[in-house]
Amino acid sequence: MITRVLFFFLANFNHIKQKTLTGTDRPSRTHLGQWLKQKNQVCKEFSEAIDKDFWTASKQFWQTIQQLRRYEMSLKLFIKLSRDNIYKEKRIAINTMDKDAVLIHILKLKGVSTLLGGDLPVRVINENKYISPLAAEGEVIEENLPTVDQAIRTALTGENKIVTVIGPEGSGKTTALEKLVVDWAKGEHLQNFEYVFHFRFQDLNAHEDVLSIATLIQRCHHYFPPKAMPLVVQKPEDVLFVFDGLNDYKHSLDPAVYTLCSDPDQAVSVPCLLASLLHGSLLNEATFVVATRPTAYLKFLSGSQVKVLGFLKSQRNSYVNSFFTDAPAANKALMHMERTLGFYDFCTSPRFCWTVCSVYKPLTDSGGKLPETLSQLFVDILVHLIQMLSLSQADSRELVLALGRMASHCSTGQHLSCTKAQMYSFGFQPFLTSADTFLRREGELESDTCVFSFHSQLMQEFMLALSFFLDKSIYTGAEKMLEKHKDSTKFLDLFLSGLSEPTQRRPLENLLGEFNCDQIKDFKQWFKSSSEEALQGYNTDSHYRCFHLLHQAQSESLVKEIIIPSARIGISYGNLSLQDCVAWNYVVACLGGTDWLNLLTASFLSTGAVSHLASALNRGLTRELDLSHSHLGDEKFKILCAGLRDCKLQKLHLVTCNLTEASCEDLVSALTSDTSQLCLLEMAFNEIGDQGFEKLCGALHSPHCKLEKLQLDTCELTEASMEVFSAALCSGQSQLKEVDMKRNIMDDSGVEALCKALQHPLCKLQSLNLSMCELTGACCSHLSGALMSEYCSLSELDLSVNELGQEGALLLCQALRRPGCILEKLGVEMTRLTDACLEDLCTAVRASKTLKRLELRNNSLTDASVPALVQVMQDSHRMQEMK
Ligand SMILES: Nc1ncnc2c1ncn2[C@@H]1O[C@H](COP(=O)(O)OP(=O)(O)OP(=O)(O)O)[C@@H](O)[C@H]1O
Repeated sequence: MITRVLFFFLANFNHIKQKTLTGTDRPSRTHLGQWLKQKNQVCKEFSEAIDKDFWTASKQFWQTIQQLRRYEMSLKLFIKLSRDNIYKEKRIAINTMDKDAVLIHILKLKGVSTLLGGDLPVRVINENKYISPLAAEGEVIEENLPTVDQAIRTALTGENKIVTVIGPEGSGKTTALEKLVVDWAKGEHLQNFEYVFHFRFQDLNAHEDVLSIATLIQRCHHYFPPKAMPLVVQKPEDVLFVFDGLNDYKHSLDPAVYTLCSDPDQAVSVPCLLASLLHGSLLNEATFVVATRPTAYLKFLSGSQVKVLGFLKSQRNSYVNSFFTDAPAANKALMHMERTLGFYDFCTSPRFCWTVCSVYKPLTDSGGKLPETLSQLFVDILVHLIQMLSLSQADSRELVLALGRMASHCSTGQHLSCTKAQMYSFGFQPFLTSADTFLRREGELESDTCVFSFHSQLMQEFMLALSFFLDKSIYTGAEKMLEKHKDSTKFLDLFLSGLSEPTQRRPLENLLGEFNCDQIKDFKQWFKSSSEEALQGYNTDSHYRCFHLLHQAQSESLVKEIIIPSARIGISYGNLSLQDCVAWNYVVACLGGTDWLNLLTASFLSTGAVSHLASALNRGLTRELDLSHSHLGDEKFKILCAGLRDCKLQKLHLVTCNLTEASCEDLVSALTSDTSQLCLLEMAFNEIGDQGFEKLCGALHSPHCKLEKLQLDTCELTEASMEVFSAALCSGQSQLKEVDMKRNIMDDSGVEALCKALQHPLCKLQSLNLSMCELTGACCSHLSGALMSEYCSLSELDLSVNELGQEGALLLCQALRRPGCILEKLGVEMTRLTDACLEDLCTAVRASKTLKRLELRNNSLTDASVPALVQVMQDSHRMQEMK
């Protein structure tokens, strides 16, 4: 015992010695030498006493201890004096703040890391786990976003004296602000400021007395020497105030509420001090960084704003990789997270990423199954938290119900936090000491002013959903509950749907006891009737919501029960967000595919949405896909093609999809895959050009390519690619029957090349549209030759809006008269025909054995030609239409 006590003191001595040698509190070498000598003497005396006899030793021991204590105290005093000297020296020498002290102050561990609350910002910074979230200034631009740190620093170099950092819960504001101060204290950034003071609005709420700015600074930054205060006041332009958590502030920021002060020595209330600082009456030249969630206070803050976007995919990538030390495990976790959750906005929250990784880690280590949906994730989280408390089943259920009442209170009254008294009224009293496991706490647990809130809106909604199934007395029915919380919840119905399925709720039932079966039945009835109504209608948002609920439930049988044949699914599913795509993909996969998928009105499909679409096509039975006007672009089209290579698609509409030559290669690989069934391809209004088209022609040589109809309206084609096209048509493999090439600058030479194919025995082309292709009468001799060929299978030809003229018309008439010509439909609208060609035209129509439709509008034919044309129509039993 005696020896243990002695060791304790010796250890303490060593600790002090260590501090004096390495810390900032460094005494002089002489003093340290004296102290060591005295310590050795004490130890010697002590061991001698022990050697004599125990009782003397005991007496000697106490003397020794007293001596040791005296030395210790004197040493501590010395350290304090020497520290004050250092401050003084520093002040005199460089007139600046002690940055080491700032570092110690900011990096002091406050609070604990929890699964829902996140890893402590200090730990994130200390352990080099900081990954800078992205930010946006003004409008969000997708590329080259600055990091939050860069954005704040840039904003601080401008004229603005206030930079407001705005971001949702858990987006990394606190961590970014602490990093800002740490970087400054380490001398890395913002060295134009001599003084940086970090405050939390939450702490500022607690000051109820009147005080001057100097006293406030001193109170919150004990290390700041009072004598340096005049410098802060004299040169406010050297001062940066960092205020965190404006949304936690309990007072007004409205300048009209206060008599703003300008005298730094004047003692006023803290709210008045803060309003005076932020409205520029006090320390007018000082600079401020204020962080907040979106709040009504923002209207009182001038200056520039930095919007925290959080972690986008690449930051999540880095985060997960730094969380998991093992690269394959990190990769697995990341892929899973992106597939199952990456499409939700809240994944940009670093706090959410921490929670997800903390759930994934033990599961990946133990080879467990990772949660597939948001509901499953929250079931896993809650199971983990409850297990940590080792409560009985009854107590666990009580705890969850208390949290459910709290969630209901916060949601209905839009309360952000609850007082201790309120928590008691929810039945939380027995679980108060476990509050930190589930909730965010402000204030000491023992204090009556302590308040509690949920770490995230998601957890709040999950608890609300869970309590619905546990206690029938809380809500009479799902519909009423959803109605009651409709303005304050986003995921409530999703969680209800997830929890209503037996496999998903089982882990919770094992801990909390069975869910109330009446409540489950009630929810299912509501889901069935509301989705039946939604799916009969045309409101696509209601369709998507229904798919989301089905996705959360993860039950194939439920999908088949809800999506009955009369459901109008597939109606113009445009503007699909990534989430919608995932849910839709799930439903399609469960149904085994639908016959057609129309995304006609889609104006924007994100990359992720396209990859989900590709995988849906790949696994499904969809026969027709319309992505027209989706401005897809080559990059996303490449992703889509992965799904096109092995699918049942027969018709693909890609009008105005911003595709270029680059997409044609991918398209070729889809068209030539041995399972390809694509027979219609619409590519109108894409700048694929000759080079792209030549690549596409390569597919026509493949025996796997089933293409029969090709639409190339306005695709920037010229005569340059027509030889290659012609060769493809004659290859014997091409199944092409209809080609629309209108509005391409083909010229007569292009038609000449095409005509070689038209008279080839292996060419199967039956319909050709060459309107608006800048043709003249010169191409008609080739066309006429082709039409008269015994191998020509063309039955429809549109040459409208070309300068064919008299000469061209006569050549075409020659062909029509020949018995071998099988043309049924001829379009020569606006081709400069005159009355002079009337006689030949009428003869040709009469002689033709096949012609049924003739388009003559907008030519220079006068009234004089009308009787002859009417007569032709009357004489011919084949002619069906002449315009
Ligand atoms: N840059 C970062 N790098 C790594 N982890 C981070 C980062 N930022 C935040 N985190 C993690 O997310 C948690 C929450 O972050 P933080 O408290 O900074 O968010 P916040 O925006 O201030 O949230 P709130 O609005 O709820 O106060 C941190 O505790 C930490 O675990």
